[in-house]
Amino acid sequence: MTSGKLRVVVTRRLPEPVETRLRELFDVDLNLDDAPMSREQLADAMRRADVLVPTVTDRIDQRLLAQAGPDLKLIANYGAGVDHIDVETARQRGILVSNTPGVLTEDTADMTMALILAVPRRLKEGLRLIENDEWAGWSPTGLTGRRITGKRLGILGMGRIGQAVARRARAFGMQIHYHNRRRLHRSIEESLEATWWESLDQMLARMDVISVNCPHTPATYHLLSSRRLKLLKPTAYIVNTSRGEVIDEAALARMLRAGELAGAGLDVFEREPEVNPELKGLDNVILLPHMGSNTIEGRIEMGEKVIINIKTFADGHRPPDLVVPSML
Ligand SMILES: O=CC(=O)O
Repeated sequence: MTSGKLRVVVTRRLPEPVETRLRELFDVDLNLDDAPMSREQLADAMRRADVLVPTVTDRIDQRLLAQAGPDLKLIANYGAGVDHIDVETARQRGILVSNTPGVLTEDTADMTMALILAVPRRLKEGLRLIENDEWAGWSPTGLTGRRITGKRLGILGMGRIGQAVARRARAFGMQIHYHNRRRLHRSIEESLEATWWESLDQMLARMDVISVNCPHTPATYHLLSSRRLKLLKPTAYIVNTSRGEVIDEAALARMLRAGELAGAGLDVFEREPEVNPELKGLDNVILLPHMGSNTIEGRIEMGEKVIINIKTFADGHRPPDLVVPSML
């Protein structure tokens, strides 16, 4: 670490108040173009920085980490998910990794709920009807959707966001089911009136809506494989606001095209910003550009979290949001 202020390299534009505060506190290099950095630019940033602030669009893998300079001591990710960072290699090299949990829980859960409502109630087709001046007036049989109240919601991954989705879905009268490696504490389960399924396969076969809310890790890659997707009822809907990699996207697209599922609401994809063309053009599929946590309030709070982590580290203490707490 050089003497004086920490040198912080930020890979993308952040909300203005966040950039201003970063400038006040640190010797900061901002990416004023806002284009994702090339591999070369990222490698250069890693060589120069004491602290790197990347986002989900930067793949910080083993090869890149091998090029880190001796000063790089903290990767303070702007975002909750860290599947784009090789955390284990960073740990071996003595580089801390922090993220921004908590502040995007409610916004992401809102977006999840929006999709749980929008797909079964056919909002995409309704919007288009009016935009295209094709609406002939109210009809007893046109654009009939499916009721949400009373239906079974299966939440895959019952962490902060999964639980926030459960609270919302309860208010809409849904029955809450979940699969998680670890069962929730009984009191939380009771307050959510949630049913735990040890077997994901068994849960999938019984749900009306599936919501993916687990992180992407080696253990959850293609957790919803082609085989598991086939366990779903043909009347089931699937919503994903977590990471595209959790679902076998090609298998999902095939099933949606074949009418083997009722519909899907996807905010995340396996190869962003590429979206499998087979998913496009379907009336019962709503596709969003990874905007689950995208509120200005959330974006600023994410920035505040990044700043707190860097500042705490600069003061010689343990950053509060270390991804691997044992790192220090
Ligand atoms: O997807 C966004 C995040 O992980 O924060």
